[in-house]
Amino acid sequence: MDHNKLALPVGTTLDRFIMRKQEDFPYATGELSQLLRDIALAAKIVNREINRSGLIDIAGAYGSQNVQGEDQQKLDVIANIRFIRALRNGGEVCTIISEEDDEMIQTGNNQGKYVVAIDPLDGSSNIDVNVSIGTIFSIYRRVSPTGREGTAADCLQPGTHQVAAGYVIYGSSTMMVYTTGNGVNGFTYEHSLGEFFLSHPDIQTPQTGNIYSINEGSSDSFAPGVAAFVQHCKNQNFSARYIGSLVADFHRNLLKGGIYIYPATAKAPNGKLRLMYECNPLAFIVEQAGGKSSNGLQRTMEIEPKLPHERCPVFIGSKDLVEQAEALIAKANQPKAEEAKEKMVKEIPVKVAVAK
Ligand SMILES: O=P(O)(O)OC[C@H]1O[C@](O)(COP(=O)(O)O)[C@@H](O)[C@@H]1O
Repeated sequence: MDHNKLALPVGTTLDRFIMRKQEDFPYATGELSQLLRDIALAAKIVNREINRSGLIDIAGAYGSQNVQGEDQQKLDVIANIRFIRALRNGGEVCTIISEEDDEMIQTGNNQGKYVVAIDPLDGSSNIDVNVSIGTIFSIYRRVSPTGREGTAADCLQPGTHQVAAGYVIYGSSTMMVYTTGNGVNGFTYEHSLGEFFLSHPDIQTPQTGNIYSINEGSSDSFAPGVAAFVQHCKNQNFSARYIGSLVADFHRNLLKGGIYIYPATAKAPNGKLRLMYECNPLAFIVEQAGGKSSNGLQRTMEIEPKLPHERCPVFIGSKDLVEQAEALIAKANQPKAEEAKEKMVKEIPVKVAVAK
């Protein structure tokens, strides 16, 4: 046990950590730091609501559907309101993309330099059954000049342009894990003091692992490469672990080593997870921790987004495992590529040279 680390947490609150990190950037204005604090504050409020949801009738369905056609839970709506309010009141954010809102949300802070994409409460199917759930956020600097509303171009930037990303897991303990591109750090919430304390400094995910997380209920419609990788995991006696809350499955695999996969399936032809506020932020985290994320063919963070709520397949976690999955997908796609080439060759009109 590294007592120094333990000793540090009492002294190293999230606020102090953010301040210290800001000193690394001489020209920093403090707006990103304040934005991270605003998110942490909203997370504390949402954490309180989640903890007492069974007592104050905020469990269960809200009675409407979000743009994804999913039934909104009351806590989905409450979390959405809490985070949007915190981001709006902070003043640093001009525009928000939220899983719970069809359109981009203009905050009225036209001087705000930042855009946030957020999944206020991830793992909706687990809210009422006391299984870990989470919040996922991604922060970009706007590309349009300040002084007016944020634009689609400000919101639809590739993951490589993120300036910060993170998640909060509401589980056996509540943690906030985030990166600003200089490593990944985790903070555990101390309820009695109302503070997040550094508990997991400089998280590094193992290069490989023996945990695979995928909903095998859809295995009938897995593409051959995905099916081959799942079989490979079984042949290796890997442990299957699937909570059904992305943040919880991702967090476990980040710390222990493993891979989370949500592939294209018959039910979800482009995968289920959303690029802007689920895949990109976790891809930034996992890459900063030494892991990898792709859609099976392309690095997640290099995908050019076209729509705020677009979905994409995701293979994320320990580097070796993601690369093994990509290799099996490429191998499975090989025949098709060959066939395509042969077909192309066949279609090239052959000019027969007529001897004069
Ligand atoms: O039930 P399925 O199809 O396996 O999907 C589970 C996945 O969907 C999600 O619940 C999607 O997130 P939301 O709950 O935010 O819509 C993930 O947390 C989880 O990994």
